[in-house]
Amino acid sequence: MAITLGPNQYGKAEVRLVTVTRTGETHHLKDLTVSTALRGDLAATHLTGDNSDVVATDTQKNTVYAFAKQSPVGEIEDFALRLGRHFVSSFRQITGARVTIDEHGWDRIPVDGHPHDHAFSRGGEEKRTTVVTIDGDRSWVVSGLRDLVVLKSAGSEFHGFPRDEYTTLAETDDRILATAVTARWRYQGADIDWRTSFAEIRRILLETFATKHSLSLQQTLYAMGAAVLEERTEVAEIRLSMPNKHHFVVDLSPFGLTNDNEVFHAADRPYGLIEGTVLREEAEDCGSAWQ
Ligand SMILES: O=c1[nH]c(=O)c2[nH]c(=O)[nH]c2[nH]1
Repeated sequence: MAITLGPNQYGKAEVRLVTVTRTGETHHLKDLTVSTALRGDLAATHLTGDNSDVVATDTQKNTVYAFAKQSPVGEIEDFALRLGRHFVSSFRQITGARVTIDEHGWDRIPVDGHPHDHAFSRGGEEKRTTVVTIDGDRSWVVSGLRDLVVLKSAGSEFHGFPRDEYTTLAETDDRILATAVTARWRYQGADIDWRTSFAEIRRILLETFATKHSLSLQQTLYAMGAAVLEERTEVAEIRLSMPNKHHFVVDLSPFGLTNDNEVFHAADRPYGLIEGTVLREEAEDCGSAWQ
């Protein structure tokens, strides 16, 4: 039986990078988790341990920190593109790179009604994300967000599903709908105002969740993705992953009490996991953007 080396990549995972930029007395924070992964002709190290083509993961980490000093980090997509292109253009054997960045938010602490110059509080669990893939002289940008937790206490129904001997779920025309949105969207074209695009897509996702009357989380997912594609021409495709954070109406009848959708048990597991892609029918080749 012949054995051979299959696809491989290697890099430094989860480099924690915080930068402080000063404008006078005012400090600006960037708090990122950066992962780099390089691809190319790396057979020698795998097959014989010859490391002459291995750009050490320690070097990759150092490059992240040095680049953060040499010019402003800016938008995570630009920083990831700079890093990825550097590795591919600097080393003959490196033909591709994948740079993944999560951005953690910080809010200024209000003091006497004014945002403080250099004191911050963590802006919740939500993260802005990007994955940049470089393959030779081609590049793809897949950006997104994670852990955007949302809930609506009206405007959600779930009924009409098939019943068999294992079905116990009651039909409902009034339930809580809650989820933690993970969204990733693939950009088409270049010259994108990453910051505005992110803010607009996030707004569209939230507004659609709020306003779309829901007959299933699946319907809500599709509506959210379709609304992004309708409004944002720079997006070719969007993938959504939305856990159904079930809120069960507590049976208060043992206590002689009624429960008119007022008291819920917020279950954490198991949860329904609703996932889907919404794309343009004429979507062009996306190369290795997702793999
Ligand atoms: O919006 C929903 N979609 C489902 O597929 C499902 N299944 C379930 O038990 N509850 C729900 N809710």
